[in-house]
Amino acid sequence: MGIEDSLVERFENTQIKDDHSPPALDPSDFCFVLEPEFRPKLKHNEFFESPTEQIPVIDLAPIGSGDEEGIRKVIREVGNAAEEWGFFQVVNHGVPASVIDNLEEQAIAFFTLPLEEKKKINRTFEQPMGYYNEELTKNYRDWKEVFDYLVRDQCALPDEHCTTEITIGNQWPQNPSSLRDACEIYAKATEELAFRLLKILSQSLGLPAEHLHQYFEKHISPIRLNYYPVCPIPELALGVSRHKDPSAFTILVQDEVGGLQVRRRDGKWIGVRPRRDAFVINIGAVFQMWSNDRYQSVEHQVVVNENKARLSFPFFFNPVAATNVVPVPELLSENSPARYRPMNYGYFMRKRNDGNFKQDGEDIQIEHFAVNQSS
Ligand SMILES: O=C(O)CCC(=O)C(=O)O
Ligand SMILES: [Fe+2]
Repeated sequence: MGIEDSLVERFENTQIKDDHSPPALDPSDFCFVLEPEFRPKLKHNEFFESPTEQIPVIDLAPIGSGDEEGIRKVIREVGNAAEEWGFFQVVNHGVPASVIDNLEEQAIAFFTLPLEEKKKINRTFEQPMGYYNEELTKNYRDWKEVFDYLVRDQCALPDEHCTTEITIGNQWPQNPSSLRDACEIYAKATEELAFRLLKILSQSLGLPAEHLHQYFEKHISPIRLNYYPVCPIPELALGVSRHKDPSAFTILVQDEVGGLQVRRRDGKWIGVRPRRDAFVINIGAVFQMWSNDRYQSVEHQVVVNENKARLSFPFFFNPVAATNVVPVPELLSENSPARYRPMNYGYFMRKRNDGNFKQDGEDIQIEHFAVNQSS
């Protein structure tokens, strides 16, 4: 039996026969099926045990305690993890567990609604916040549903042609009526964590704590609620294909199911073991440029499974659209010249967002701005 027949058969077997609402994701849609080289090698719940095969876990307890030695240790650990892995987990982060639990409850209530109900707030090209079940990553359809909202109610982005600015805002569902509240409380708590981490990351590069704050006064950060339904073809598709985040950095909480995998420097894929008490932090494109490649934005992907739906909530901490991202001059020297040309952040985001919608859209990366690359 060919892959296509097998998909159709598996799809028919997993359909709930008396449910007349269409599924949000349909496995017989072949856009989900990855080329063999991109399919996952490890299952969602496969993890390695040795310390070199796990991303570091950093205890943030000393931050805000006045314990100078403890604070220096945190800064060192964050710097090492950002350099070695581009990924780490943080515990004692200051976000109350009840804030996360409440958002999870509301997210489940939303994502388990019939598709037509969710589509009432469907995301569009002009209105990129809201619900969406057709996102592409690197031209493959992701096995996921998302709900996106802005941390700061509104933001300005370049239009499609990058000639004028447009203002975008949030769309909230009527049902469940408490989702908005849960989202806003979560945004406030995680935004504080984002600014704490920004200070730590700046200090870890030897810069003053608030050196980079100027780029975040009107930051254009969205929070995404990712819902990965059970998938009848988990060895052929991915919840999110391998990619690097276009943020400065990302702060993510995941439930206990597992599925996030990170590519280590040597190319090996490593599963991030879920921890209820931790946020996963990863360096994005902007910090890689600011640090002139000292910190790495690394590839990651999400593996889905046949038994249990999964939730994750990334907060993409993005600078204001007008930011011209360049390697921080204070970090450059004759021996360490700038590796990148200036990149307008709004332009970069616009190009990246276009790729989420369009097959064969241009998937722009910071390498396009590397010195010695033609423009
Ligand atoms: O679900 C996850 O754990 C990761 C999601 C992700 O990488 C993304 O949305 O950019
Ligand atoms: Fe990501």
